[in-house]
Amino acid sequence: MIAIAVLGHGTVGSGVLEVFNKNHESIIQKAGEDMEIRYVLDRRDFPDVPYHDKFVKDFDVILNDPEVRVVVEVLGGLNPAYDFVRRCLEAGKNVVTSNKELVAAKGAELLAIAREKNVNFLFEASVGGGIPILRPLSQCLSANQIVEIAGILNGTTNFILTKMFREGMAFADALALAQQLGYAERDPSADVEGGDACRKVCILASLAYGRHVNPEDVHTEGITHITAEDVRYADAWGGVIKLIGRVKKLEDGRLFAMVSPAFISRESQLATVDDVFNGILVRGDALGDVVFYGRGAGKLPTASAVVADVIDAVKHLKARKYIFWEPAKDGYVCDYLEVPAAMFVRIAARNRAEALRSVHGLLGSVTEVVAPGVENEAAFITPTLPEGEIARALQALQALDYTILSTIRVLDY
Ligand SMILES: NC(=O)C1=CN([C@@H]2O[C@H](COP(=O)(O)OP(=O)(O)OC[C@H]3O[C@@H](n4cnc5c(N)ncnc54)[C@H](OP(=O)(O)O)[C@@H]3O)[C@@H](O)[C@H]2O)C=CC1
Ligand SMILES: N[C@@H](CC=O)C(=O)O
Repeated sequence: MIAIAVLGHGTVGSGVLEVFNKNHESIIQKAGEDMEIRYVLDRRDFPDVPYHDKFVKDFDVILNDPEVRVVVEVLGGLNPAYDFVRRCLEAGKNVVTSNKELVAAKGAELLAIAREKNVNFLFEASVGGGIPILRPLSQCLSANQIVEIAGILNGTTNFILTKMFREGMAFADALALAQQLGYAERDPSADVEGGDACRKVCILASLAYGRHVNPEDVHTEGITHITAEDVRYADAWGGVIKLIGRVKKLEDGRLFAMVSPAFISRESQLATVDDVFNGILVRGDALGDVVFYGRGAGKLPTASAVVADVIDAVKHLKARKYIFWEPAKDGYVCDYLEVPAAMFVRIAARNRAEALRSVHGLLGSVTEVVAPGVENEAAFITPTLPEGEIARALQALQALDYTILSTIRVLDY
């Protein structure tokens, strides 16, 4: 009998218990071993659940039980999750986690401990919720050089954008609904300011290219400044606005990585990814493009990925699954200002023709975008130029007394 402990009984933890109990027969059949969830650690009591007798408050009870071979960490946050996970791995226990903050910050170190102790450290649910993405990336696509990864990686912001711009819901109401549905992080600014998608980009980049990428090195913008006018312009241009996380290997071996809102053409495979769904495009040199699509957050979808990792860990108790990446290195992620981009720009302007003449003088030939009913401003898409050049031209425009109302990247996926 393999004993399992679950740290955290919130949205994901309670989902893990639900899926494990509901599908117990088929789960043990697939794992090839009998398994039980012996402990659930949480600071609260849950007297009404049928497994109320499994709750403990003292982590050492779990750490000191030699029959606990797999520990599921679904507490969230860095502390005490990092301390608990490190001590479990050092004690020779396998660990499964959905905690992207932990993996993005400490992945290289925890994978090194797992390798040294010959145990599994698995984190499929940390990217894309219930979507299988990390296992396909490290196994099914392993014959490819990964050219690029780009996608909608945060369910909460995609849900908010969909509710706001399809149903006219206010930002705060859409966020409150996402929180109620269990999609948002404990601190939802991580969702709306792009930090959660950034952590996922870091995990994808680390796994795809074999070296740890720190969130601090990835330029990150969220969705809080996106307005209804921006969406009207996107619509007039022929597209939608999505929060896109991306990473690409450059010819000189460095990486380019970024999280930002972007105009995406209606023809793009990512344009129709709505609500809590995520869509992740992986471009391999042999395969070409493959897109992974599904529910990116929520109790049962996330639990589905966590429990699958538990099964995988139990199947690989003797021969651990080989996942590893090198520690981070200074200068590995390039400055985003070096990289070419096309930018949608709105400026306040009473005289549109005059404003566009100034813009042409600074940026060359731009494409004007007109949104029906939006007045006293000019909007255009810049040519594809290094972002630093665009930024300097926009500064020069401000020096001519034009106010920049918004800048949104235009991407072609
Ligand atoms: N929700 C989702 O859709 C997804 C979440 N994730 C990740 O999974 C992890 C868990 O998320 P989620 O389930 O939503 O979070 P919740 O906040 O719903 O659950 C966390 C649970 O752990 C408890 N807890 C936290 N710290 C401690 C502690 N030190 N000691 C004892 N109990 C503790 C919390 O108690 P209390 O509430 O009293 O603080 C809560 O019951 C996070 O890393 C999240 O980013 C990943 C993919 C999807
Ligand atoms: N808050 C996250 C949860 C899943 O990772 C999201 O909304 O995507």
